[in-house]
Amino acid sequence: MADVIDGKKVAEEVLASVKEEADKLIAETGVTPGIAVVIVGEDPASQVYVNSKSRKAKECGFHSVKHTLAEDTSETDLLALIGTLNEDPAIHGILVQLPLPGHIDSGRVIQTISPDKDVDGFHFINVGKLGTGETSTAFVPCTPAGSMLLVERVRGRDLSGLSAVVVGRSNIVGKPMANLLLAANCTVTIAHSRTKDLPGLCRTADILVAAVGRPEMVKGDWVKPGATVIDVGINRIDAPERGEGKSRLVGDVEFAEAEKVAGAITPVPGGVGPMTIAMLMANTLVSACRRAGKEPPRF
Ligand SMILES: NC(=O)C1=CN([C@@H]2O[C@H](COP(=O)(O)OP(=O)(O)OC[C@H]3O[C@@H](n4cnc5c(N)ncnc54)[C@H](OP(=O)(O)O)[C@@H]3O)[C@@H](O)[C@H]2O)C=CC1
Ligand SMILES: Nc1nc(=O)c2c([nH]1)NC[C@@H]1CN(c3ccc(C(=O)N[C@@H](CCC(=O)O)C(=O)O)cc3)C=[N+]21
Repeated sequence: MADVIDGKKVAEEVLASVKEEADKLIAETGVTPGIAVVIVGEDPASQVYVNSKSRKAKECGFHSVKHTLAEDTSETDLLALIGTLNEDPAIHGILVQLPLPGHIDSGRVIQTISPDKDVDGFHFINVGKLGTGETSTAFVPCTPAGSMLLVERVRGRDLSGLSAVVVGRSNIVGKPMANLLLAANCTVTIAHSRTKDLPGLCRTADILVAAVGRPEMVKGDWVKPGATVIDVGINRIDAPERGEGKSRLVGDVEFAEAEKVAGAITPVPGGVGPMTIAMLMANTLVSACRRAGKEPPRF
């Protein structure tokens, strides 16, 4: 049976260290890390994540502001708000919750965020820095950064020669994850919806990352014995066994079967999800340190 990687616990450790470093920064420089979270519309699932981000920010001792804009807010108004936050010296991190409503060009919104405050790591400058290995001045996207910390807990920091398969090629998860694994000396393959023989490819992976958005698509017999399995997927499915109208969260990996084969595996919930929020706080702290001219800690 695999070790189940406790992402919630690792996330709490990261948050404790963020808080400690934030206290130091405040005491030494008077700079309080500040984060602004912007959400457009009232999608309940998104509200849950955004509230959880605001709560964790306060627990870390950050200055935290939340802007909830109406579903029909114009792109111009959203861009103007980002402009104001870019100029606000009390704000070191800006996160615009995705997805945005269809009438707003999310690419344009992301590229309007100042790269120095882009704690999601989605701006071209930060994407380019990650791609060229400038990780000491980049912001690395939170979900891949958190996933890497979990991989390192199991395998150590140097992953030389291990074969890694990332299923999914989004700009938010799959591509940056592949870049981080490559930087850690893995031999990386990125799979997607046009990949041939996905089960066979997955069976070659010492490190298997599933970021697909399809409930339990990666089957237990796709997992190489002893592999480290990182399940990024968050899928809400109906759970009539829990009662009428109830739902539950599952990942992109068939956990019950994969657990029998893997060396280590992340659960859903309680795996990558909590790490994402912890890394958002870590990135915001790093941003505040840079602004204060202080060497940021490494997580
Ligand atoms: N834990 C966390 O903090 C976070 C979790 N997530 C979750 O991670 C998952 C992925 O998110 P995201 O990357 O944004 O999703 P996207 O929908 O942007 O990307 C999904 C990727 O999976 C690929 N894919 C889809 N179907 C198949 C298939 N049948 N076989 C192989 N590949 C397939 C797509 O391929 P193609 O490019 O060919 O279409 C695409 O590259 C979702 O469940 C999301 O909720 C996301 C962000 C944070
Ligand atoms: N600009 C932007 N940045 C993001 O990082 C971003 C985003 N937009 N849009 C949505 C996705 C999704 N995402 C999650 C964060 C935490 C959990 C999380 O904490 N999940 C808990 C469960 C929470 C629950 O019970 O619903 C867990 O897995 O244990 C999940 C998903 C960040 N995202």
